[in-house]
This record gives sequence, structure tokens and C-alpha cells, in this order.
Amino acid sequence: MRDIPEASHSVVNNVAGSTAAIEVINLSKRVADASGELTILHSVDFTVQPAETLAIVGASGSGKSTLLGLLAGLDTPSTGKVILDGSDIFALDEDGRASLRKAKLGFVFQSFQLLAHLNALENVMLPMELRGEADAKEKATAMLGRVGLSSRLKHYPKYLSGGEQQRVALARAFVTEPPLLFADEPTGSLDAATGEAVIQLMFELNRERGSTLVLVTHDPSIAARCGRTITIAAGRLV
Ligand SMILES: Nc1ncnc2c1ncn2[C@@H]1O[C@H](COP(=O)(O)OP(=O)(O)OP(=O)(O)O)[C@@H](O)[C@H]1O
Repeated sequence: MRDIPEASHSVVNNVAGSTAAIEVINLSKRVADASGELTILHSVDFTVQPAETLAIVGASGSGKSTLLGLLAGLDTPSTGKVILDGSDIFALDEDGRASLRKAKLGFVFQSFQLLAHLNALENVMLPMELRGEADAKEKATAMLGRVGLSSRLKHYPKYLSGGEQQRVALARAFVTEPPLLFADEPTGSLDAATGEAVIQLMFELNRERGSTLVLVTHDPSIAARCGRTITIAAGRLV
């Protein structure tokens, strides 16, 4: 596993003896709705080992995206803990969680989430610039080459196809070589061939770098390529 910047260690609340990449303990999410309270996740528990590939599957509305958002610390739970690479993320404040995400996490969204006013190269450079890395441009250029976009470096997102945008998003998520990679339906808006290329790339990068990969998918053939699948039904693991 790669080193993380010294500054990030100061915010990491290490849990003694923890070796799992991800530990989810009694995780629940309740929200207020018109009829009172809605429970989206019910006491979910599971563990993911380093370098494992895990698919999260389940019907639409079962709670998959909510779970992934909690794993990434993008949302807060009603009960329970998420321990990422030894750090209890909800014991940290918002700044601490942001530092931990920056140091350890890559996230690929279905909707790409590229910044419209930055070109492909600048989008991929951004996470390294936020970390104060000196060779951001060289690394971003190399990573965009790795995803087959050497001829698109200066293109803004609106001039890229959906598949190209998704590959930029993947390059941005992987360029810092995060030990944890989360993807929420990364091929959801792509045609079959482009989706296959993106998935192949994710697994290749996972194998090369030994990063832990957790992906939400509706596609049984993608889930079958993961080492393990967990299924959520109405907010519970089944
Ligand atoms: N903040 C919220 N307030 C109210 N309801 C919410 C909120 N967030 C999610 N939900 C509801 O919780 C349920 C689970 O949503 P979630 O997006 O996690 O499902 P999902 O399994 O990812 O669905 P899909 O496969 O369609 O993307 C849905 O019924 C959704 O409408």
C-alpha cells in the first residue's frame, strides 16, 4: 500500500489491531419523510479485506447508493461506524473526513462529476494539486494516456463523449493511487462496449495497484467478475 502524505496521518484515528480495508458496523440511516421517519438502511454489518473486489447489488431504491455514500463519508449515519483502512471516519470532523478522502479514496460517480470549466488534463490534475504534489501535470498526462485519452487532454467535458468523460473520471479517481476505490454504477450511462472497456480498466488498475474496489451495479455480469457480491433488499443485507 502506498504512503500517504504526512499531514494526513495527523487526522487518522487508528483503531488498534484493525487490518480490514473497510469495516461496517451496525450502520443505519434514517431520514424524515412525510409520514414521519423512513429507515433507508437497517443495521448493516460487513467487512472488506484489502485488495478485495466487492459488488453491491439490489433492486432500485434498496439503499445501495446511500450505503456507498456512507462508506465514502459523504453522508452521516444515524447509527454505526465505518472504519476505512483503520480510521473510524465518523469519529473525525468534516475536515478530518475530507483529508482522509483526499489521502485514501477514489470515487467514480455514474454522472461523472467532472468540473465543466476545467479541461480533461486539469480535471485529472486537481486531486494532486489539492495534495500539493509537484508533478501533477506529468502524472495526469500519463494517466490519461493509460485510459486512451492522450489526444483529448485539452478538451472540456462538454466536448467529450460519455465514455470519454467516464474515462477522465476514472483517471481522476486513480491518479493518486488510492487504496480504496468506490464506484456507483460506473457504466450506467454508457453503451455496452464502452462500459466493458471502463470495467476492464477498473479491474486492471485494481490488480496492478492492489487497491480495494467496491462497486454498485445493476449488471449481474459485472457483479460476477467481483470476488464477492453482497445484496441489499429494502435496506438490509440478505
Ligand atoms: N435524503 C433522503 N430523503 C428521503 N428518502 C431518501 C433520501 N435518500 C434516499 N432516500 C430513499 O431511500 C431509498 C434508497 O435510495 P438509494 O438511492 O440508496 O437506492 P439505490 O439502491 O441506490 O437505488 P437505484 O438503484 O435506483 O440507484 C429510496 O427509496 C430513496 O428514495
